[in-house]
Amino acid sequence: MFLMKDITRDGNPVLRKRAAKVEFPLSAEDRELARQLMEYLEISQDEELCKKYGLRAGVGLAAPQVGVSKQMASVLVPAEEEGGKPVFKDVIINPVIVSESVQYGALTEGEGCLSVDEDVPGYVPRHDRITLKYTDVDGNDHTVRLKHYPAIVCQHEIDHLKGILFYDHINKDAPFEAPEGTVMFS
Ligand SMILES: O=CN(O)C[C@@H](CC1CCCC1)C(=O)N1NCCC[C@H]1C(=O)Nc1ccccn1
Ligand code: NI
Repeated sequence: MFLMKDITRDGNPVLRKRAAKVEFPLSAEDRELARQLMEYLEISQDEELCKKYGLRAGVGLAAPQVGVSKQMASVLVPAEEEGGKPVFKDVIINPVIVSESVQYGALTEGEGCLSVDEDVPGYVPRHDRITLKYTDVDGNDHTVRLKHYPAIVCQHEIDHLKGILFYDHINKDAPFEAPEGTVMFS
């Protein structure tokens, strides 16, 4: 399983590369990578296990963050209510955003990243709604429409596959200004 020591930190060039497309059918190695990327999120979102392994809880983890420059990321957006079905859970492979709202969305508390140890304050404007196409580990194609938080999470992960980090989007001159009409939410 992945531990914090396995997570690449800002400054590692792998975080600034464009990741390579993943070939199907998945190699055993890529299947194991997908499993471990999701396993990290599941363990990190279990309070006891998170503490036991000294993890930072996460809702997404992209392959470049474990040093693998491949277009693969796990996303696990937990249910709003305890014990409910996750809002979105899958390993997205070769993801493409095929359409996006003109309207922006941003988290009121800004964003962080498991690969960025220091806080970087400021709004991270993203598209509030997206249509995402991706392939899952079994080779099935999916087209999903996401909005608000799950859309933010997937855009954060897809950025990692393009060598983009969240703070690249923060307005240096006015970090807490967001474009007109941005939907703010936490
Ligand atoms: O690329 C992927 N990453 O860098 C992990 C990031 C991804 C999210 C950041 C903003 C949108 C996607 C992540 O999850 N975090 N960022 C750093 C510390 C907090 C943590 C987080 O938001 N945790 C969380 C939230 C709700 C429920 C459970 N855990
Ligand atoms: Ni990140």
